[in-house]
Amino acid sequence: MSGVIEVQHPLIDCHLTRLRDARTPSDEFRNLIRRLATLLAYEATQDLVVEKTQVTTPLTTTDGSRLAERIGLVPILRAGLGMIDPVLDLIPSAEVWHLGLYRDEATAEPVEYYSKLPPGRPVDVALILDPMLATGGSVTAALETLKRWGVRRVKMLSVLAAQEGIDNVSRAFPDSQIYVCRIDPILNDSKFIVPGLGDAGDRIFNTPR
Ligand SMILES: O=P(O)(O)OC[C@H]1O[C@H](OP(=O)(O)OP(=O)(O)O)[C@H](O)[C@@H]1O
Ligand SMILES: O=c1cc[nH]c(=O)[nH]1
Ligand SMILES: [Mg+2]
Repeated sequence: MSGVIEVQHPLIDCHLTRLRDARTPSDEFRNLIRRLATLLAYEATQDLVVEKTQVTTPLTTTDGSRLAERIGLVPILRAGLGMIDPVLDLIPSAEVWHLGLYRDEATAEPVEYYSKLPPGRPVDVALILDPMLATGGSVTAALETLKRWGVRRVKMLSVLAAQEGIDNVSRAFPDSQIYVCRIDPILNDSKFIVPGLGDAGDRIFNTPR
């Protein structure tokens, strides 16, 4: 499947409302990000490949399944760190490969400051984790890095996106799969999502500026 999937769920609507609220404190903000990441990951992992196995219960032996592919979680620092644990809870065998990117405040262009992907042996499926997709510059940089590593299937999991950023990523990577909780209509002059939720990294890590 390729394209943009805006995941529909009443719990997403409720959690997103609290997440947007400027009065929501950091500890609750982090919990909301976790819940939304779980709901996104449930949707984004529907097509993971499993193989048959046998399992012995206390009573008998029966058919079962186990993952048949290597899954990599690729959180974009900092804000993506808030999404790792809930997705790892769902996929305990996943590898975690961090990418350090920040947006230059003047240009809104992504600047890479950490990447340690090993040469060769790419994962089969990469899940990029970042709660915010604004201009799309950061995820485009991440997609380019993962393509150079040789990853064939990449899914982006983002809580909130701007339509402009979605359009930019879809143009640069027509085969991209983007799972979002909500697409907001506007980027302001500082390239922040409106209505949005502010700076996700600062709200997760309680670093007001
Ligand atoms: O789509 P874009 O226009 O590239 O914007 C989205 C990026 O901006 C934010 O990171 P930020 O630069 O604030 O870094 P931080 O997570 O360290 O706060 C966010 O977490 C994304 O990585
Ligand atoms: O609105 C925005 C845009 C980029 N990064 C954020 O954290 N928020
Ligand atoms: Mg930030």
